[in-house]
Amino acid sequence: MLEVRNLNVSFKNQKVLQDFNLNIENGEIVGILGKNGAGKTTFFESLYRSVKFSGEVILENQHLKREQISYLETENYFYPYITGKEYLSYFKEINNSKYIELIEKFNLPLNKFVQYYSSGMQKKLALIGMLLLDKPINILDEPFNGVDFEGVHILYDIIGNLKSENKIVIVSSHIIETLFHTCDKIAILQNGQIEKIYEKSEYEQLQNFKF
Ligand SMILES: Nc1ncnc2c1ncn2[C@@H]1O[C@H](COP(=O)(O)OP(=O)(O)OP(=O)(O)O)[C@@H](O)[C@H]1O
Repeated sequence: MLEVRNLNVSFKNQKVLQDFNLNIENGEIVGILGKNGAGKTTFFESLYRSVKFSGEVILENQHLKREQISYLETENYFYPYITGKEYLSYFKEINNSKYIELIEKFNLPLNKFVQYYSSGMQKKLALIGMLLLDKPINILDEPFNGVDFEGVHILYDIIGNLKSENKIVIVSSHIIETLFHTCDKIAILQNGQIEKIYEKSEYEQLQNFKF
């Protein structure tokens, strides 16, 4: 289980997260919903320890380490003169069975230079790299941005697979329907805290949710 206790993050005088608490069970997919600037990315960066915070982040009774996280950021940057295949070879050897399975699923032109990929193809490439890392905590910050209809369904499938592997998945999205499809719970981030957690049976209440 992942336990986030009394997380506080400030930038200069601005308190972005304030006594933020959240528990996530293994094999659980949690959506984080919050307006622009609510602190979603700041929360992810705290888990990843790339911002200064106070509070505790515990995984299986031990402090969470960066090496236990796979983090797909909203924007993905690539060196343009590298092929998809070269990029992925940094994550795992190319004859590994997981590599082959993912390549077949995503059907990307791996011998092309990344600079010729569309933004959706780049997103898929970054996602494959992230999945190859095979970590217990998987953070997906706006994974649906720029991904086509087929890609969205591949993402649903991938997130479902992560769940079946008992991994923790944390997803943020502005497209609330994508969270309904993927998440076991949806946590509302407002005023620097998780103000409410909606279970699947309560999603109907979120249909017309406005901040
Ligand atoms: N490195 C930083 N320095 C100063 N302020 C920051 C920094 N990072 C984030 N902030 C501020 O913290 C607040 C929360 O930002 P954050 O990016 O976490 O929000 P978000 O919920 O991910 O927003 P969005 O939906 O727009 O991506 C914003 O007011 C932002 O300006």
